[in-house]
Order: sequence, then structure tokens, then C-alpha cells
Amino acid sequence: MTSPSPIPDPVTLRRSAEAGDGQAAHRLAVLTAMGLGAPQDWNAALGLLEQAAELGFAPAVEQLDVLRGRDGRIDIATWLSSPPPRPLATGGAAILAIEGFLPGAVCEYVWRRAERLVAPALVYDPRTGEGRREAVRSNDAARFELPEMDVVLAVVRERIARTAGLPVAGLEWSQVLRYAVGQSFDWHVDWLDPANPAYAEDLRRRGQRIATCLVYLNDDYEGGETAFEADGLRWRGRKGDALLWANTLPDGSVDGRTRHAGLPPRRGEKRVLSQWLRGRAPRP
Ligand SMILES: O=C(O)CCC(=O)C(=O)O
Ligand SMILES: [Fe+2]
Repeated sequence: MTSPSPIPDPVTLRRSAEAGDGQAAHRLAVLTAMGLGAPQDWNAALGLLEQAAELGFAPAVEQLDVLRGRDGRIDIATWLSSPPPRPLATGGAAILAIEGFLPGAVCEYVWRRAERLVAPALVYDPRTGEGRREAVRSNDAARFELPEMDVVLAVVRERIARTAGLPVAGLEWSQVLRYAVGQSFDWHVDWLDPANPAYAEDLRRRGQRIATCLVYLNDDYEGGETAFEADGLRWRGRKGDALLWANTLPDGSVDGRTRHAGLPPRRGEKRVLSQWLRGRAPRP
């Protein structure tokens, strides 16, 4: 699940950045965008990203290219707001589609970042606190923990949090899932079973996984829908569309109708960003 990655010291990073270290400027931009170890400040984060690019740190140049509009400016207010969600008919479960959630260039960027990190997807084992391989998931996954984070991903996470109306500090590390033909994510729920004592400590510390957001990074495949028990719903987005659903009911209890699966593509490769959202920031 989310092993704590130590937060680098912002003071040391700033010193290194001032001494001409572009990578340090980029790390500081990420922390500032995420509000980790430093107050969250998007304008300061973008300034640091520009500094990193000027210092020759190539990943910063690539991110600025993704974020800049035609006029060369970065409109952060627009980046952090999303098109309105549309409820899908699902017999009461809160499952929303958001068409055009991310521009195609961001989908391509996220996949370029994920491509080098994907490995067989693991299932969380509460006994060990680690992931283990299981037949339920035959797909591959990449997880962006803090050392892998960048400013574009921080923008995407903030946009997801704001759309869901949940604090960004409650987001787990973002993952990208890749399904080759025939690979699937079998029927499952995303919430942690409160009746299973093995999850008690995680639930106390981090709270329930109350929402899930998927962003479809491509659409040149056949099959591969996300299927829900609720209403027999089967949905797949176009490139850049998102699916957002609540795993819990308004009273906080888990919603069994949100059982779902990532069905196998029949042709082509499916790529999706998967974001699990807790309802609050972790406690110590
Ligand atoms: O890929 C899909 O359609 C489903 C993914 C999923 O269930 C998850 O990430 O929790
Ligand atoms: Fe899921």
C-alpha cells in the first residue's frame, strides 16, 4: 500500500537549487505543489519548475511543455478545475463519468512516466503490509511514490481531489495500470473490510478508501470495460475521460454495490490511471 517515503529537507533542497542543482529545484517544486514539508503554493511550485528547467533539468522542461498553453503561460486555475461530472444510472450507487477530464497530452505524458515503472500488479497483504502477486490481478501496474512524483502528477492529483471534494493529503500514491490482451483485474471492492481485524491499524491511521477515480489514458483497444455489480454497469472512457465513484455511503458504511472489475481487453492494450482516495490525511 503506501509505505512512507521520507520527505527530503526543503532547506537543503533550496540551498542546492540556489547552487545550481536543477534536480533539487525540481524536488522542491514537487514538495511545494504537494504541500509536503512546505506550505502548498502553486505559483511558487511553477516558479521552481521553471528554475529547474533553466538549470537544464530535462524532466522539468518536458513538464513545462505539457502545462503551458498556446500563449506560453500556465493557467493554474484552469488546470485545477475539471469539467462537471455526469452521474451514470446505477441504482443508487454514486458512479460519475467526467468526459474530457485530462487533455490527451497529459495522458501521453503520464503513460511515458509509467512505462518505465510498470511491473506485475500486487494485492495488498495486511499481514505483511506488502504487496503480493495474486491471480485476481493479472495486469501490470506502476506506482508513483514520492521519489517518482513530479509537478504534472501533482496537478492531476489536485484536480482529482478537488473534483471528489476530498483533501489531497488523503490520496494514496497514484498508480497506472496496464492490461495486455486477456489480462484483467478480477471482481473486487476497493474499500478495506472493517470486519477484517487485519485492516484495523491501516483504517485507524489512514481512514477508509472512500472514493476511487480512474482516468483512461488511451482508447485504442477493444473490450477492457470497467464493470460494476450496481445495475450491471459496464463503462469505458475515451482517452482523457474519468470515472469517479464513492466506495462508501454518506453514513460512512461500505457500499457493496461498488464491487467492480477491470475486464480484459480483446485487442490492444488498456492503460488507466487509478487513484484511491482516503477521506482524510493520515494520522501518525
Ligand atoms: O481498470 C479498471 O477498469 C479497474 C481498476 C480498478 O478496479 C482499481 O484500480 O481499483
Ligand atoms: Fe478497483
